[in-house]
Amino acid sequence: MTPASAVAAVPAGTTAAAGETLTFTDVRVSVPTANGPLQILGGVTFDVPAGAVVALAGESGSGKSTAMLSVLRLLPWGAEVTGSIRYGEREVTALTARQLREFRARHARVIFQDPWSSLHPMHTLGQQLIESARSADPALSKRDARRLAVETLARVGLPDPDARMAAHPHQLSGGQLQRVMIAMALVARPTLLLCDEPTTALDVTTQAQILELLRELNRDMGLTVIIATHDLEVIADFADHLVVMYAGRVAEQGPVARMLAAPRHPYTWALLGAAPARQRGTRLLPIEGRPPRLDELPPGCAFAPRCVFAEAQCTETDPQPLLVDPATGHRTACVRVQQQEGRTA
Ligand SMILES: Nc1ncnc2c1ncn2[C@@H]1O[C@H](COP(=O)(O)OP(=O)(O)OP(=O)(O)O)[C@@H](O)[C@H]1O
Repeated sequence: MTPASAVAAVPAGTTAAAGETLTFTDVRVSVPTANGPLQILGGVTFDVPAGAVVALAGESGSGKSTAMLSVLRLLPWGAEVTGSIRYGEREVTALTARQLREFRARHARVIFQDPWSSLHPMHTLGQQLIESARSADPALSKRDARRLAVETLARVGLPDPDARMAAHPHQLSGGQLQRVMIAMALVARPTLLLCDEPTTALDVTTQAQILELLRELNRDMGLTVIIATHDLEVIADFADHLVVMYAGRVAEQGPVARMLAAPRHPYTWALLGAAPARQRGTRLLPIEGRPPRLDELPPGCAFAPRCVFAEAQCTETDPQPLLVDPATGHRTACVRVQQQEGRTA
């Protein structure tokens, strides 16, 4: 498969992006365990077009965080990565320690689910924002970094930003802290923002506000956003592209509108369920059975044991992603779809 052809047009309304395309090609991640290396990502290929919002969805343990955090090489101790992760001209897997530090500080920033664990409780927000800005641009004076921090707090919608610079994290609500986390990322003027379930810890109203903010930043600044999520609303209303993961692989990927209207993979059907009738705040549907243990993957398609359509050949062949719609880059890894299409590549 040619990853470049998976790039679909960035929808109208998205301003020219300052960033670059992020391309995963056959990315595999293994971690050491007492029983030897365990593959937790099994050959992941997808593109994140510059300026797009891409949602990674799947049940717990499907590899969303691993795929996303592999961009920053924030992986479990001893993890081995093969394949390629390119951000524009940069091969992320080959960066030296110094280049990686610079990449993390200036270009690609991450926001986690729990803002409390990402902020230092004893330091003021101002101290932490200034430090974040200067880690990205050491030439920035303290005074300029402070101005940038205040402007950025205002941009993310924190009331009274000047006074908030002296506040400590415990003085803010969860939603306000998540805004601060976004500001911590933005003061570095990154082009890529990685969000690991950024709204899961928040109430529904605050979730919507944070998503709206992220979408605005995406539109106004051309910020490329990858978001790992269990939330159907995030996928339907927020993302441009959807990558559905199962057992450390990509089951299906394509533009959100097409994926919601015409999913081809039975796992996507099951996950999205009655997508047109979805309600605000709904999460992806639970599916009968459980994902397989990664050290006991079944032969053939990993989803076959839970798939209501599985046939004998599904347990014999490990399906590779097939381009089912060249116009949109929609790809599906399913033996039955290969049969319906009359081709495997
Ligand atoms: N150090 C490790 N040793 C063994 N297994 C690991 C290790 N790190 C991650 N895993 C396994 O890798 C799989 C993928 O985990 P990952 O966190 O990427 O999934 P996820 O889709 O983001 O899940 P969640 O939605 O729960 O965050 C999980 O089954 C996890 O148990």
